[in-house]
Amino acid sequence: MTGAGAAMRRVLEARAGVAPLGEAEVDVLAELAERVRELNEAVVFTGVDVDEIAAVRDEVAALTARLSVVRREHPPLAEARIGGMTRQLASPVSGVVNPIAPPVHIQTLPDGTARAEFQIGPIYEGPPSFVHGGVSAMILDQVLGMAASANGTPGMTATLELRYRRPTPHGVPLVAEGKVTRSEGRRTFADARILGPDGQVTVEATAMFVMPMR
Ligand SMILES: CCCCCCCCCC(=O)SCCNC(=O)CCNC(=O)[C@H](O)C(C)(C)COP(=O)(O)OP(=O)(O)OC[C@H]1O[C@@H](n2cnc3c(N)ncnc32)[C@H](O)[C@@H]1OP(=O)(O)O
Repeated sequence: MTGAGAAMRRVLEARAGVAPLGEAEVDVLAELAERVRELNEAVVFTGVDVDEIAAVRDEVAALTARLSVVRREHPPLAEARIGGMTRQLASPVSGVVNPIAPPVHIQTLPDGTARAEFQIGPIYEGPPSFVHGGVSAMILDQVLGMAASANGTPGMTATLELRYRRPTPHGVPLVAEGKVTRSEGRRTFADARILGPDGQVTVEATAMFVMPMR
């Protein structure tokens, strides 16, 4: 036993008294996060000269200082609910207010499938023109976790097995989908996959989630 359940409960209790973000605040933070995603890509791809890079560096540092004048103790984790599921605003995969999230918007369908239509930008590249395998794993872990939650049997990822069948291209429409296959006590098993624009499977994943005991 790892005490993961107790540790998470302590954090959730600490966050319980924190006022949720209003929708207007979520919307403007999501727009800011989108501008920062554009900035991330501009940083990677810029061809401006050294003096201009240094000037932008200083402007970005000034903007960071402005935002940091008031700082929350915890990321906004679960402020709104969609279809009975917690909306993870700051998730590194699907969080609209997290600039490092692609973001991948995952929906759960009535049959329990977790599904996302998304694109991955070039800053997530691994092999030339293809998505980094760790990024695909991160997306599939989240899709699998959402499927486990939608099944009413959430848990922490205990195992995650990946089979990279074909390279996953970036900058094109992709689909990720996953579903629970069975649940035994505290353990839930689920399968997921990423499909390329031609409908062919690029990555398959199988995971086991365990609800922590304590
Ligand atoms: C709407 C919200 C959507 C959220 C989506 C989120 C997706 C992202 C999810 C994550 O990224 S979670 C972060 C990555 N995972 C971790 O950090 C987990 C770290 N590991 C742990 O905290 C613990 O090992 C774990 C909670 C998984 C299990 O600890 P426990 O002490 O609760 O379980 P225990 O050791 O009592 O084992 C329970 C059962 O599971 C089995 N088991 C546990 N871990 C296993 C493992 N790794 N492999 C195989 N079997 C395992 C274990 O044998 C046992 O089987 P039996 O009931 O048959 O005896």
